[in-house]
Amino acid sequence: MSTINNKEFKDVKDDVFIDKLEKVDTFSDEQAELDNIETTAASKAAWLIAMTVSIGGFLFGYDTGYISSVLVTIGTSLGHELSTSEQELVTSITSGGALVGAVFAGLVADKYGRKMPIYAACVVFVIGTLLQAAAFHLPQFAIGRFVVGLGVGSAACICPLFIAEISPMRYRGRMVAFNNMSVTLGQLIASGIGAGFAHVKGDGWRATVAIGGAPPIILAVLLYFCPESPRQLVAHGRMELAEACLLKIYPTSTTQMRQAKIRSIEASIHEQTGSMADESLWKTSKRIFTTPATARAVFTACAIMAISQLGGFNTLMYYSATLFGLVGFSNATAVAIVVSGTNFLFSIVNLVLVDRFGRRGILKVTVLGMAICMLIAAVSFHYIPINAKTLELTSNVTGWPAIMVLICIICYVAFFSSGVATIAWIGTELIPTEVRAVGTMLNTVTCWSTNIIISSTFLSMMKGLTPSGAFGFYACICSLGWVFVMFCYPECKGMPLEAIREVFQRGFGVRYSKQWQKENAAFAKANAKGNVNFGH
Ligand SMILES: O[C@H]1[C@H](O)[C@@H](O)[C@H](O)[C@@H](O)[C@@H]1O
Repeated sequence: MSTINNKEFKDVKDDVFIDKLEKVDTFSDEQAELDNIETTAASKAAWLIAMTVSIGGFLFGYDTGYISSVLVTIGTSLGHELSTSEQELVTSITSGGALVGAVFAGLVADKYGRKMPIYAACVVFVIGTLLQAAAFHLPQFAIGRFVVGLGVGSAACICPLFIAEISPMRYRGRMVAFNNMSVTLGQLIASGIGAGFAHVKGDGWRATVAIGGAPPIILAVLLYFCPESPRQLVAHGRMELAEACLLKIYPTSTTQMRQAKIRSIEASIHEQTGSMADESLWKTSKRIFTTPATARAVFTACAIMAISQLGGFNTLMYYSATLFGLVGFSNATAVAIVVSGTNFLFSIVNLVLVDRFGRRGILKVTVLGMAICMLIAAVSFHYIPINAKTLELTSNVTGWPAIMVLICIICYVAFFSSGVATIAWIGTELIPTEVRAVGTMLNTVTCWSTNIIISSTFLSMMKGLTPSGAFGFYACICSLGWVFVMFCYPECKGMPLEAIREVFQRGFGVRYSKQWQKENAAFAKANAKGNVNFGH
């Protein structure tokens, strides 16, 4: 494979940026040299590490996925029938725990490395699972849900970040997408197992919960054999280990290439900070908000995350059975599995396409698709005879509008899952190394806080604004999201992590990234063709 074609951008006509561009040309040429390693074959080990870490993603999906079915089957196991507000409590307390878990993970990941918060997540997953499965009272069950949430947040924050850091750049999108596919697989399996136990009265739900205790043990054992992120090792001055790790990921690379990569990582860290490992949280946070380019990068990642959550997907995930019951489908739980099934299938579509068509290219089509689907669903709801105050059908004749709502929801989920669902997590690649852990923490905090807003307001919005109003609202959010993508989201497929910082040095870098992609088209094409290579 050829090396990066780094032709200078002399033909760029924009006078305003010409000065800065010249500086970047120099950087890019050096960068190309330093990143020669990326042109060598990547190893099976890189995929094995990504797959191991993705068990964390699976747990995120499983533990957020089984609650809806457990709520239906739990009956009086906790001493009494759960009231609506108690049900809301045990559902949303996990998102609250996830918020706390993400903050903890983001805070310790620079000092203690990426593996430590994953180990911590494994421990809390097991404790939380045991607390829930053995609960005979509401408080113990709720605490178990919260504790499991700590693990969900930690895994949601660190797994994509760790994977992005160990992946060769040509596979980065796909590897992070693999993690998100594991989330959706966890949700699908949870709803499948939950539906299986739906007719088992009594304590069947305990089995659904307890099954979630096995994967964290497997993850902890396998993680022991994975190296720490090379970027983290360099930041802590452990160069020999960093080189050994790079050799594992790029087995055909030369010593020179590995040394160059280490220099590139080092330069990227030291360009901004003295030593990332010793920097205080306050300094890191200040750096994010006072360095305009870094602030833009973190803002872009968080904005896409907010769009992914505020666009309304999880209302379908958590309330689809209620919703399908409302529009008149008799077997609503079975129809609801269609949502998690579609979500899983299209997360695979994203995995296949994300490094080929790029993040921006995919977002442009799919976020628009989401907006259109929500709009048509909003109009269709208008023709369904629903009493908005009680959220009940006023007549049994629903006909085509109900079918239309179902079709729109399936298409919406397909657009969501093949686009923004995964790309929101790939957003970690936009954040520069020296603030990546804290930046990714902010991204994950954005995820869970917007998640709580959406999941706790859905039913009241349906009542207050009518179903048409609620879905119209999501259509507006998706439309705004699309405008944001068009003007602010740069294309970073195939760029070395250390080079992405250059993008945000010129506004949101949309034009610059387009130019970069054009100039490096041959290289990018070779990358896209570099299909999963298990041969080394
Ligand atoms: O299905 C999940 C969804 O429940 C999460 O909120 C989202 O962050 C994930 O990307 C998606 O795969």
